[in-house]
Amino acid sequence: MPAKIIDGKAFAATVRAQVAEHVTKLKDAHGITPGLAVVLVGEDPASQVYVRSKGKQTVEVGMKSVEHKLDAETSEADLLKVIDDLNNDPEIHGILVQLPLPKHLDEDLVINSIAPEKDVDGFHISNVGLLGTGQKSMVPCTPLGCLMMLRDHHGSLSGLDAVVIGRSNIVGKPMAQLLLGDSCTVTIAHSRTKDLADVVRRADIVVAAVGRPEMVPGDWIKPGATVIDVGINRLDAPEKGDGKTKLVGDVHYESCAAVAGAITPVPGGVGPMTIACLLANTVTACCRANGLPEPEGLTA
Ligand SMILES: NC(=O)C1=CN([C@@H]2O[C@H](COP(=O)(O)OP(=O)(O)OC[C@H]3O[C@@H](n4cnc5c(N)ncnc54)[C@H](OP(=O)(O)O)[C@@H]3O)[C@@H](O)[C@H]2O)C=CC1
Ligand SMILES: Nc1nc(=O)c2c([nH]1)NC[C@@H]1CN(c3ccc(C(=O)N[C@@H](CCC(=O)O)C(=O)O)cc3)C=[N+]21
Repeated sequence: MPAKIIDGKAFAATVRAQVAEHVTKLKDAHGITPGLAVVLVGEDPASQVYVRSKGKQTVEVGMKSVEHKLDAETSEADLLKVIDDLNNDPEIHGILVQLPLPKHLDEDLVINSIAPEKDVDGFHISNVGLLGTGQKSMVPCTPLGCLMMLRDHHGSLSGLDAVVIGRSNIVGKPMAQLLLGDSCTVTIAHSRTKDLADVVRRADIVVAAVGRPEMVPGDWIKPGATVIDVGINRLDAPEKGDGKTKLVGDVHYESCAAVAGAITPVPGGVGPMTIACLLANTVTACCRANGLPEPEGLTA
């Protein structure tokens, strides 16, 4: 039987609808509008597209959207000043600094200068520590979106074997923490893993977050397993015309879909869920800042 396609685009729309409903409540009952600030340093065209679509969706769910575009040569001190102002701005409940930053800026220092309760990316060391110890935190958007789709598909994840390929701080590690939190038996694989194929073949759940186009072939997938493809790789697509490109994930979609029980496509899988979870985290942060009940089902 061919795999069920997990429609991240449709799922993200339902998450955004829940967010919009909660925003309306906050406005009507309390006169509060959640605000999200996105800080972009430099002119990376891919990042600009992503920032634009975040801004548009933020406004669509009724929230305030602020964008700070700083030039690529911005000094660390100037960037920290922008973040400090946002930390102290009562109308801003969520702050996202688009990564990667230009080389002359210390990413850890910059991220850790964001007020943890406004850190809607969940990258601040306080949030990382809270997640690791199972306490209430801001949960990184991409892993949170993956978790929502997995829970929706499986119901309970308890006891399932999960393999996360990739150990980055922004995807692989927090993904593994969330799966562990849902009582999966978790393996984290990376570039030094011996016999990755064998490791992946044991998994009921495979999350690929590698950054290598179509690296995971179908014959690594246990029949019926769930495959979550985090990868976003833009490749040249001369077959579509001169200078055209296409997006592919980190798994080889056709061969994996032939054996998997369920699979997320690229585009239209994890990506849209990431943005929806960013909006969800912003509403959650706003509720926490105001001592109000949080929306249900939008956090881990
Ligand atoms: N859909 C979305 O919303 C998002 C998508 N992404 C995409 O997800 C992918 C991963 O992103 P990110 O985590 O930031 O990437 P990083 O480059 O930070 O991490 C990649 C990880 O993959 C591991 N790796 C590299 N090569 C291999 C290999 N041959 N075999 C096994 N493991 C390998 C690396 O191992 P080691 O640590 O040993 O070097 C590393 O842990 C990218 O395609 C990115 O574009 C990222 C964020 C959000
Ligand atoms: N501080 C920070 N937080 C992030 O969460 C963050 C970041 N920096 N830097 C870059 C990565 C990447 N990322 C994506 C989110 C959505 C899509 C997305 O919506 N993708 C669409 C396709 C979009 C297209 O066509 O280009 C899809 O997969 O369907 C992609 C990539 C978040 N990131």
